[in-house]
Formats: sequence, structure tokens, C-alpha cells
Amino acid sequence: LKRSLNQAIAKEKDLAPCREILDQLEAHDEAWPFLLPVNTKQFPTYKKIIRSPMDLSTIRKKLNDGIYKTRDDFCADLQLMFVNCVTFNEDDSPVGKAGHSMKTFFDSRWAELIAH
Ligand SMILES: Cn1cc(C(=O)NCCN2CCCC2)ccc1=O
Repeated sequence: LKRSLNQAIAKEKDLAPCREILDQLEAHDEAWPFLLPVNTKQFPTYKKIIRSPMDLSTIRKKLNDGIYKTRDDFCADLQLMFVNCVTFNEDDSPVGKAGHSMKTFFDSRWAELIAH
């Protein structure tokens, strides 16, 4: 489907808030568990338990490569990352706590950017 220039501009506008929120997530004090893919040598059971791994560096690459067509595609990968974290980690573990904190932060920023 050929996009008009206006549609291309609209698409760019739609994803601009995604870049902004991703910048803030990467800079967050509790981002350390999510900056890179989980090391499956360090956690050999991870690949068995988590079928679709996701992390902030992968989301950044997908955003840069134009993989996300809408902001909801972007949001779905963030939610996948948080669900993976809850699945693999105890709530009161360091990673589990960081995941809950990051999700709370993401959900509030997303509401601000999208809901205005
Ligand atoms: C999302 N997630 C992350 C981890 C984890 O430990 N990531 C940090 C690994 N180290 C941080 C500095 C060097 C490497 C474990 C389970 C999990 O679900």
C-alpha cells in the first residue's frame, strides 16, 4: 500500500511518544534487568519457561528498524516484557520488584502521553 507523504508524517507522529517513553525507561534506576536480553547461559531454564523473550534493547532496535506500525504494537512488546518478568520471577525478588516498579512507571507515562 503506497503511503502518501501526509500518512508517512502521521505515522512518524504516532511513534514519536514511543521514542520519548523508551528513553525514560532505559534511564530508569530499575531498568537494569531489562536493558539486554536475559542471559540464557546464566538462566538455563529461561528459554523453556519464556517462549517470547523481550527486552528494551530489542524494542529499541524494532522501533529504529520501523517494525512497529502503530504505537499499540510498541506497547504490546513492553507488556510482553513485563508479563515475562512476572512469570519468571518471584514478586519479592530484586528482579520481580524492579519489574513491578518499571511497569507502574511505564503505565503512568503511557497514559500521560496517549490519554493526554
Ligand atoms: C528480566 N530478567 C532479568 C534478569 C537479570 O538478572 N538481568 C540482569 C543481569 N545482569 C545485570 C547486570 C549484568 C547482568 C533475570 C531474570 C529476568 O527475568
